Amino acid sequence: MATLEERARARPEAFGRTSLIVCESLVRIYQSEGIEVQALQGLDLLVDEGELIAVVGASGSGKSTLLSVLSGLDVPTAGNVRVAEWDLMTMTSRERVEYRRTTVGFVWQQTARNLVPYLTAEENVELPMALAGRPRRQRRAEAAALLDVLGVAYCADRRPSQMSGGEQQRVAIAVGLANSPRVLFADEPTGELDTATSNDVLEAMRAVNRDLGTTVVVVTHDPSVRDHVQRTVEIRDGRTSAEVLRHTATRDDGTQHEVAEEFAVLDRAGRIQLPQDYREALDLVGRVRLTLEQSHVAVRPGNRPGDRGTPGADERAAHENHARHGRRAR
Ligand SMILES: Nc1ncnc2c1ncn2[C@@H]1O[C@H](COP(=O)(O)OP(=O)(O)OP(=O)(O)O)[C@@H](O)[C@H]1O
Repeated sequence: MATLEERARARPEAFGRTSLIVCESLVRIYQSEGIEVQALQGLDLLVDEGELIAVVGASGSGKSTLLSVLSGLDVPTAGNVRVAEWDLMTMTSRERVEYRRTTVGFVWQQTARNLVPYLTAEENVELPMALAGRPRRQRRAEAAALLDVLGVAYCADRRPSQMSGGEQQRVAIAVGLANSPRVLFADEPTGELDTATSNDVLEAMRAVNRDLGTTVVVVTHDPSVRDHVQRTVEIRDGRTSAEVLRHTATRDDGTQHEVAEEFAVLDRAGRIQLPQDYREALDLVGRVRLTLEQSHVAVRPGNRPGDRGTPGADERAAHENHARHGRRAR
């Protein structure tokens, strides 16, 4: 009995209990003309309240599928997914509407999907507020305040066709924030913009996160977004495979600089994805040798007959490869 109690006490806390967004072992399988496509293959992701993160990945890696799930438009085949108090696996269609109206806001890549063309910027921001039944005077004041935070107050009376792409996206962010959501999801928000304008839009997201405290998740194939966020999560083959964390460090002389550290993600089942360039550099295919060292786990080629994985030689090869390719350690 005492042992059972001890075990119960020692049980780890529920996965992501304190996080705002929890994706646990998410699987999404599509059937297309008799062929099964596994868009999400056991994806784990935790996002805390107040974070600003980017989810990046190549085309087909599963980003849009993840966003459809998180936005309540699609239900995964298996796994658990929660945003704030909403369990997205078991939600009714009525709750889904409520969730989309109150808890999350969206910015899409296509500006036409974000803004009604015949309404002014201010009217566009007021529209979701009106749908939520908020009084007219309050709508006016809040729409004006949001356009101000996004730096586009001067566009209040303009229609989308009278604004630049960057201005339209900043107004779109204001629309996404109209009903004070807990999370703002942005799907390729800079996809149709040039680099300088993209930077303005991403900085606007940063301002929203900093000044309004809204949690922001930007989904994109553009790796340069990582320069604008604290955490970048990389999706590969339907799973989170790597993360880049940025923070400010102080040099010996007291000056500050930005540091970006890259980590591989170990999922809940203990799986890790080795980057393709690492696999190619050491010809790691099929079976590999894993050894537990005092401070690390070593992975060595193990598929060659008679190869007993001599650590010294392999480590030297790895160092030489690093030196040759100038890669960062993960
Ligand atoms: N409705 C669907 N029916 C069948 N297969 C689908 C469907 N939606 C997505 N897929 C497949 O699932 C995989 C993941 O697609 P997804 O759109 O999530 O990737 P993505 O990372 O967003 O790509 P992109 O950046 O090109 O939009 C792909 O192989 C895609 O072909």
